[in-house]
Amino acid sequence: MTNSPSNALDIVGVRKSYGSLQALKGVEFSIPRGEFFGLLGPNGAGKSTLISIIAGLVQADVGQIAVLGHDTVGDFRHARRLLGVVPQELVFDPFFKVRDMLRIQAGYYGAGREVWPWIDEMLERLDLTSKANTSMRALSGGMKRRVLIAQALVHKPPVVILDEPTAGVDVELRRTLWQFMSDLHRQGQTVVLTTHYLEEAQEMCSRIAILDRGEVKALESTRQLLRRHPFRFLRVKLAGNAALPEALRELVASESDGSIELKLETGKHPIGSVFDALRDAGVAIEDVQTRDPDLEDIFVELTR
Ligand SMILES: Nc1ncnc2c1ncn2[C@@H]1O[C@H](COP(=O)(O)OP(=O)(O)OP(=O)(O)O)[C@@H](O)[C@H]1O
Repeated sequence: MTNSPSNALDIVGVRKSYGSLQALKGVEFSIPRGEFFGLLGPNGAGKSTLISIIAGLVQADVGQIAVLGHDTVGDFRHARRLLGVVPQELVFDPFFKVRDMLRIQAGYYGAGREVWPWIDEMLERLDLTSKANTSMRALSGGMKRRVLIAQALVHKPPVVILDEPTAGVDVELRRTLWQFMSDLHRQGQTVVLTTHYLEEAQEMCSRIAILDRGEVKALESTRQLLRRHPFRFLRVKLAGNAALPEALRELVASESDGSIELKLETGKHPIGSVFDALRDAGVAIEDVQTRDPDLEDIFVELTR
């Protein structure tokens, strides 16, 4: 395996089965240093399994992973120190107070008082300063999630992996977390994000891997991914709720609130041909809108 220290992560031929279920079927990709990377996929795609293997919590059956050139098995301690992983599940000791717990966690990485100002800075940025002396069990779910983020970052790791950090959090907290993640990225950290909010991935990530049933289905820049499928959408509202002419029915992508969205393949279905078909059928148009495909459209196309 060629480990490149210029890559934050090198994942080579990783396979993992649970009994007869192949959770990862030979996953392979690299993430250059400094990237904001999105790891997307439907439920059960294998994202958390891959993250657990990167973090050294689960062993791969086959394959290798390196963090900044350090093998996660052969050089586990070094690789682990370079990584901050925010898990999906909220696991913590309920009796510790927030700030104490973060200081103890830093100790596990061999860090001492020198990171205390950083801990206080994170508490401030994650809006937790007023909870610094509260015990974990007395926090709400959203607050616990924020502490978990701080906990993964106490040792200032250059590579940060966040497994669905915004799942089930309210809009305001989601914004705080977006800002926090962008700041980390701006400061040079490599950020790997898994999320089911595709607008979030589209907004934040410069490159994306789409995993589906243990295989990488796409791996490219967000911009390329969005341009990948040459189609557009045309939403039409027909006067008097008229029926769509037969010839256009195969183009229907969705229907809601009395309007119909058609999916038009570039070159094959020019917008003008839709208007012609409607006019020929004597159907008048009340309203019309077009839109480019977003990440959700591409995702559905790739993983359906
Ligand atoms: N410890 C385990 N034992 C048995 N099967 C497992 C175990 N962990 C994961 N799996 C299975 O492996 C597959 C991949 O699961 P994984 O949690 O990695 O997916 P995911 O992409 O993270 O999904 P989600 O988006 O729902 O979190 C699933 O079919 C899951 O049921």
